[in-house]
Amino acid sequence: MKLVLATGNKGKLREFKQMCEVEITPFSELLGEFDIEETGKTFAENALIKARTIYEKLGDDYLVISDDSGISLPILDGAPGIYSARYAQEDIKDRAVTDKDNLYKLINAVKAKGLKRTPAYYTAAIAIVSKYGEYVVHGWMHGDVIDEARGDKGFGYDPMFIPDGFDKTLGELDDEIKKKISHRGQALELAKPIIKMLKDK
Ligand SMILES: O=c1[nH]c(=O)c2ncn([C@@H]3O[C@H](COP(=O)(O)OP(=O)(O)OP(=O)(O)O)[C@@H](O)[C@H]3O)c2[nH]1
Ligand SMILES: [Mg+2]
Repeated sequence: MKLVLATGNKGKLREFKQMCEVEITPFSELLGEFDIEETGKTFAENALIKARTIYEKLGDDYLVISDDSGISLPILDGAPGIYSARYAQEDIKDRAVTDKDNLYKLINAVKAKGLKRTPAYYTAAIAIVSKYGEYVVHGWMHGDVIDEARGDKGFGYDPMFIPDGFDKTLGELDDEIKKKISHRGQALELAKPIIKMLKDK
């Protein structure tokens, strides 16, 4: 069974390719690019929606995995959470929101609370859908966010996120470090044995 990743996010694709030992194809190579509406109320629901949509189009010969993820700040009652990719969209009417729009909106939200640094965590839900059934696993990464962007590695909110145990942002730290500690890396460690079991069936 061919392994397909149901994401349109280039940063996620790069990280999955770095972390997976088996070949992984983005869905756009097989089906072209299109948006999948994320109507779920949780990371798990949205991950399943994305993986099921692609699996239903490709059929039984494929094993489809997806990632729904985001950053949450306790000081903002868990926002932006599942809305991380769409956080600044309500302020921008005439074009699609970018990672930078979202990053600076969150920096401004931290500043508006009068804070320079505050706890935050990333969540990733990875869904696996195949003819043998559906699975969802989760991973988390805890740390702090700061009131400025530092470094240009990673993607999204990484330039403002300092993982626990480090004194630099994920924008400044090596990809190798993010791979070991990230929400996506943790979830993928749980997903890998399931993927292997399904591929060998
Ligand atoms: O700095 C970051 N480092 C990360 O490691 C990370 N993981 C998630 N995020 C943020 O959360 C949204 C996910 O939303 P999301 O799961 O719907 O993905 P997406 O819409 O970008 O792509 P798709 O997979 O849905 O096609 C992303 O856009 C990012 O803003 C991250 N930001
Ligand atoms: Mg999305």
